[in-house]
Order: sequence, then structure tokens, then C-alpha cells
Amino acid sequence: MTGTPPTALRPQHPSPRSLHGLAETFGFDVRGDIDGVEVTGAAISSRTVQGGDLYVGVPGRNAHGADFSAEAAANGAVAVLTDAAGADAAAAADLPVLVTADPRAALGEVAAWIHRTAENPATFFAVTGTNGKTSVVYLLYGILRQLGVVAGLTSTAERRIGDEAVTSSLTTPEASELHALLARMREVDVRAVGIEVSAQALTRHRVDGIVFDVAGFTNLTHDHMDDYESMEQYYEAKRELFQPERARRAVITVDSEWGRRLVGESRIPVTTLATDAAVEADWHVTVTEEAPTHTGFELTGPGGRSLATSVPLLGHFMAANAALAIVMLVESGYDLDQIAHALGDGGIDAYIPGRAERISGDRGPVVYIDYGHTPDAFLQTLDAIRRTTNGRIVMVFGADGDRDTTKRADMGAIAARGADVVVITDFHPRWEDPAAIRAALVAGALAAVPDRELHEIADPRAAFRAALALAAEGDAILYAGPGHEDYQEVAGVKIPYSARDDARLALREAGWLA
Ligand SMILES: CC(=O)N[C@H]1[C@@H](OP(=O)(O)OP(=O)(O)OC[C@H]2O[C@@H](n3ccc(=O)[nH]c3=O)[C@H](O)[C@@H]2O)O[C@H](CO)[C@@H](O)[C@@H]1O[C@H](C)C(=O)N[C@@H](C)C(=O)N[C@H](CCC(=O)O)C(=O)O
Ligand SMILES: Nc1ncnc2c1ncn2[C@@H]1O[C@H](COP(=O)(O)OP(=O)(O)OP(=O)(O)O)[C@@H](O)[C@H]1O
Repeated sequence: MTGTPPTALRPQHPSPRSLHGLAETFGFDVRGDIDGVEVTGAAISSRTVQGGDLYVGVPGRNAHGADFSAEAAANGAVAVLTDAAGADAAAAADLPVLVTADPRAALGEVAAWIHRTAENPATFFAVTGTNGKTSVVYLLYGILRQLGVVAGLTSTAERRIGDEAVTSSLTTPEASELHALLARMREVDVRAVGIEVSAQALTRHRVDGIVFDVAGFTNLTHDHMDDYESMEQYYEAKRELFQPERARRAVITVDSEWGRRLVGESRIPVTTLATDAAVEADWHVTVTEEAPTHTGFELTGPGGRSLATSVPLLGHFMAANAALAIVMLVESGYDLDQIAHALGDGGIDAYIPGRAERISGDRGPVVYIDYGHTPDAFLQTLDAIRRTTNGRIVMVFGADGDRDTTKRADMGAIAARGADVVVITDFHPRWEDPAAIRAALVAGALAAVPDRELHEIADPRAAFRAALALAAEGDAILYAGPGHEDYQEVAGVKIPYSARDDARLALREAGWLA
């Protein structure tokens, strides 16, 4: 149900709350008459305001949100919450104004109060880490459904309320959207929710007002060095999730040094998980079978408990992701045997859009469309493909413009080391010169493997077709980056482009797909 109107993400029957009560609860200064005013929702963007909303005007990089109060009023806002700098602009819109020092920092608790999140009976799972968040959230969702639980999720790809799905923009919604979404989920009896929590969400208060039942950690590797000054700062942003104000208990993957450090620096009960038998942990996951279509694994835990199952996705890292989801469920109260029974002989039933998604048919090269856009994601996925492919690997990829530029050389190098043929193309150049982005990737690739066969083709459609022409039966093509996305962002414009649809078309043109 892509493109569902935003009302689907809001409670259909909100119970109004008094603005007076809100101002009193949070100690906000009041300007104007608030007697008898009731709010039914909150919005951080004037563009998403609905009738009865409190419009929250926050200062941003480009503008002060309070400057859009008139538009918010026209869309039905009944009051504005802003800071002192925004108060006059908000008052000019002829709405009552609540004033606080940091409205963004207040938003989570305010939205939780309006939507009564504390009374929501669902179990809340949070997943953080550089790679694997979306995957773990979908795996939680899939396993919960196999357990017969009505589940919901929010991820980079989609928000899901039971069977209803809506395409996402941000990985973690703004708090105003998140609490409304949880209220909507409550209306349709969702009993467990997986929430992907980015570092940016923690830094920007997007998950304030929720105490998660279980928080999971996948890994921490090079990314987002545009948003954070160092890996240390990036780590500290993630660490915030593992404190009592935010989560009751944690499951931490301790394969990395960052994970092991996090165990010591969390202030909540922690259960640990490792893929390496030599690493001390409460739970261990061992891969027992690797195939393009699925990965079999065994999970062993305290007291001799164990579970042998499979995940319908490529890669040992997907076994680690699935194991994390299972241990998080155990920590939330499910019995391992109950999970084993629900999974049955068929294993985990989950579909993750655009994560090592195999879009080829029975004939021709195996084609994976992946969302990997970090050095470690490239490394892990190439390794997994190498282990399940007898032929050559052709890798197609580009890099984000206006995002962490420091990872480009590594991305190029890892591709050149792990693939037999490299095709460098445009991803989302945004406002950068696409040729300069490609040049950085080419330089990284050739510095690592000077004689690697390399093609530079700007247009992604042409790049994929070139890769297809270079591959034969038994080979694999990894097209990393676009995943589930349906656009390419060039100079501020989102041009429709689905790598999955276009690659399927190209496979048909080549006669490999019916
Ligand atoms: C850098 C950053 O975090 N930007 C966020 C920020 O935008 P901004 O500061 O540029 O806002 P602005 O344009 O100055 O506008 C100020 C305020 O006026 C409001 N406004 C503006 C115009 C208008 O017509 N009406 C209106 O109400 C805006 O909603 C905003 O609240 O506030 C906006 C409104 O909430 C966010 O949408 C926006 O996220 C942008 C889209 C973004 O790219 N964020 C990235 C950093 C992010 O969060 N990424 C992580 C990725 C994680 C991962 O890859 O793992 C994520 O969780 O998605
Ligand atoms: N556990 C993992 N370890 C390393 N790489 C992984 C892992 N899980 C997935 N990946 C790789 O990272 C890519 C992104 O996976 P996923 O979307 O699940 O991560 P994410 O943390 O949600 O990323 P984003 O926040 O950018 O959406 C996958 O397409 C795959 O290439």
C-alpha cells in the first residue's frame, strides 16, 4: 500500500487532551488564551499538520519552524509550541503559543502525553547499529507473525501496521510522527513493534517519550562521519539507547570491539550474542548452511538451550541478524521452544525489501539488489556471495553525494578486492558533481587493485545493463546501494528510478527472465 495518505499513520479516533493540562504538565509559558483548547495530535512540519494539532516550531538548519505557523494554522493547528526566538512569529499566526527553551527536546514527551504512549500495551523493540537495523526489525516482525502476534514496524524502507505498509522517508520518524503511529497501532491491536533507531534519532530526540522493552545492537562501522566528528562521537550517540531512561534491557552483539565496550557502558541488564565461538557471550550463532536463497544456523544459549533454523536470505550476517531478533524475543519473554515451534521446519518467514534481494530467476546470473552503502556492508555481502558462487562476481555501485565522503575510497577498495569486475555508477549525487564522486570511488578501487577490470558508467540503467552483458550463467551480480528505493536524487530533484524494477526489465530484455 505504498503512497497511503498520512492519515493511515495517525490514530483514527484520538481522544482530545486539554492544552491547559499540557502547559501545566510540562511547565510551558503561555501566550494567548488557551482555555477550552484541545489537541488531538502534534506535528513538527507545517506541511503535515492536521486539524486539532499542536504545531511544534523548532529551529532548523535552514529556517525557524515558527515562521511556518500561519501555514500550520491554515492546515488546522490549534496552538504552537516553540522557543523564545520563535514566539513572536508564532503569535503573528493568531494562535495560542506555548514557549519552552528547547521545543525539539520537549517534543517526544509532549507527543507521548498527547497520544498516551505510556498506556500502550505493546512490547517495544529498538534496534540500532550501523548495518542490519532494518533487517533485524523485519526479522522481528516476521517471527512475531509466525508466533501469531499482530506486529508493527518502522524502518528505513517502510512503516508497517499489521498488514498495512507505507513508504518511509526518515529511518526513524520524528517523535510527533512516531507516537501517532504507535497510537494508530494500538487502535488495530498491534501487540509488538520493532523500531529502527538511527544515531541521528537519538541525537535529535526522535525516540524520546518511549522506554523500550528490549534494545538490540548489531555493529558499529564506518558511516555518518558527516553527522559526527568521529567514530567515538557516533558510538556515544548509539550508547544513549542502552540507558535506563530509554530501555529496560539489552541484547548486544559482541563481535566487534564497540559491542564489547557497550556491554560495560550500558546501565541496563545486558545479554550478549556472538558469531565467533571464541568470543565469550551468553548466546552463540553458528552458520550451518549458506546458499543464495537461505542461510541455516544454530543458536545456542544459557542452560544448553538451542535452536536450529534458517533465514530466507543470503549471508552469515543475516544469520547474526536473525539470531539477534530471536534473542531479543527471548529477552521480552518468549520461550525459545515456543519460537522453535512457531518457525517449524520451514524456518523464518520474512521478506526484507532490497536487502540482498535476489531478483533473478532460474536462468542466467544470480542478481542481488542490495541497500549496502558502507564499507562493511560491501565487505560482508561480497564475502557472502563469494561463498555461494562458483563463477565471477560483477559489482555495480555508486556513493551518496552530500554524505560522508570519507568512506568512498574504502568502498572502492573493498569492491575491487571482493569482486572480479567493478562497474562504478551514479547513486544519489544530490548537489555534488557526480563525476567527482565516481572519481573518488575509481581512485579507491584502483589504489587497492590496480589491474581490476573496472567500468565507469554514469547512468545506472546503462551500468546495470553493462554488468549483465559481462556476466554469464553461474556468475553473480551485486548491485549495491539502491535497495528498496524508488528514486534517484539529483540536484534537489527525486527522479523516479527503481533499481529492482529496472534490473528485472533488463533481465527480461536479455532473455534471462520470463
Ligand atoms: C539534518 C537533519 O536532521 N535535518 C532534519 C531537520 O531539517 P532542517 O533542520 O534542515 O529543517 P529546516 O528546513 O531548517 O526547517 C526547520 C523546521 O521548519 C519546518 N518547516 C520547514 C519548511 C516548511 O515549509 N514548513 C515547516 O514546517 C521543518 O519541518 C523543520 O521542523 O528537521 C526536519 C524536520 O523534522 C527533518 O526532516 C530533517 O531530516 C533530514 C530529512 C535528514 O536527512 N536527516 C538525516 C540526518 C537523518 O536523520 N538520517 C537518519 C539516517 C539514519 C541511517 O542512515 O542509518 C534517519 O534517521 O533517517
Ligand atoms: N549484520 C550486518 N553486518 C554487516 N552488514 C550488514 C548486516 N546486515 C545487513 N548488512 C548490510 O547492510 C545493508 C543495509 O542493511 P539494513 O538496511 O538492514 O541496515 P540498516 O542498519 O537499517 O541501514 P540503514 O540505516 O542505512 O537503513 C544490507 O543491504 C547489507 O548489505
